[in-house]
Amino acid sequence: MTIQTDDFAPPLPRMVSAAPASPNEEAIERALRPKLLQEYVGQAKVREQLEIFIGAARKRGEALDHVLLFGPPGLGKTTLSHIIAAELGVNLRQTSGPVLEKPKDLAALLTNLERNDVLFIDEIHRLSPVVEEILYPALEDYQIDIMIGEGPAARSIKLDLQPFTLVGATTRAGMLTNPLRDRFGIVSRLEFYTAEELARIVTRSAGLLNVPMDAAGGFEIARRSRGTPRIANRLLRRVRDYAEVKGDGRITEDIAHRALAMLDVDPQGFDLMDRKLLEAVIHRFDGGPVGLDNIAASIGEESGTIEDVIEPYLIQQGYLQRTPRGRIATLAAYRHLGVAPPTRDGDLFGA
Ligand SMILES: Nc1ncnc2c1ncn2[C@@H]1O[C@H](COP(=O)(O)OP(=O)(O)OP(=O)(O)O)[C@@H](O)[C@H]1O
Ligand SMILES: [Mg+2]
Repeated sequence: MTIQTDDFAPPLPRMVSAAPASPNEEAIERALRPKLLQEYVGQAKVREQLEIFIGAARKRGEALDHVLLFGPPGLGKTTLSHIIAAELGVNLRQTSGPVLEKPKDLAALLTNLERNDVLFIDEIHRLSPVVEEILYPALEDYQIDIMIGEGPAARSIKLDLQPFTLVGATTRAGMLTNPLRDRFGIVSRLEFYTAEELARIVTRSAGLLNVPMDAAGGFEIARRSRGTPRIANRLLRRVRDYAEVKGDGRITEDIAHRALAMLDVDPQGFDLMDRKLLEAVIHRFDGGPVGLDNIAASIGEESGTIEDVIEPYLIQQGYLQRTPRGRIATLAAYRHLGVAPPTRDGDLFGA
């Protein structure tokens, strides 16, 4: 076999970072993306809702209501937007908040939409205010106002658009302006996946990639994937490399275990940044409560990244608590790091 140089590139800083690592990885992701709702694993509630709303829109021959998808990176927002278009049987036009610099960029996209098409705007929280302004009447009345000419001769004309569906994706629903958020009829929050769901995803991906893998091997990868399909698929590929070099190519529990240990992915799926954060809260801030900005300064990471990427999983798993006074490390966090929790009277874990 040939070993591509990037296959054994240093896995750090974030082997389990939830963002796509390279254009190469994005291409692989596209190949692994489920195409229909039926193949989309997990997110039962979101799937059920969409099934009904899409079915109804199709039956009436109308555009689906605008959809906002939010949740941490790698949970399947882009995947779902493609599925929505496919299930509706319409075209998907794709863009993102930071790419749309001027109102005319968005106007050009909108006026090119065909009846009931899907317009997918990724990172919709990063739309500039002037572009967002154009979007409001488009979403509400399928109309846009454009300015023609300049100075005193400038006038605005209204253009009619085809009915369409906006699918917006964001990791930061809190950063959307209220008027924008209010214009979405369907708001879906994606949740972290269970190990069982991730095991199904890994098994499906192994099949597509022709990687021999037994159930226990798949489960071992799933369990350590931080609740995130993107990470599960990435770890699968790294474990495959390990199996080909150190074993007979088959992914077993033992191979997965050894490969993931080598990659520094711990049994909870936490990586260096997760551990760094927990260590900072425990050792430098006495377990908290500590404010986000202090944590950020302490571990050298942006507070936005902590809030959107690192913290949600730690909170969901019960290692960190968010309180009005700041973040607090839980007993589980102390245990995980092998540190004795404080026992003073009146303390969080006292008595
Ligand atoms: N429910 C799912 N079932 C199977 N595979 C999934 C599912 N969700 C995501 N995936 C896989 O995980 C990868 C990442 O998903 P996707 O790109 O849709 O995440 P995202 O939420 O858009 O992330 P980002 O916030 O970084 O844009 C996809 O390539 C896809 O193969
Ligand atoms: Mg995406």
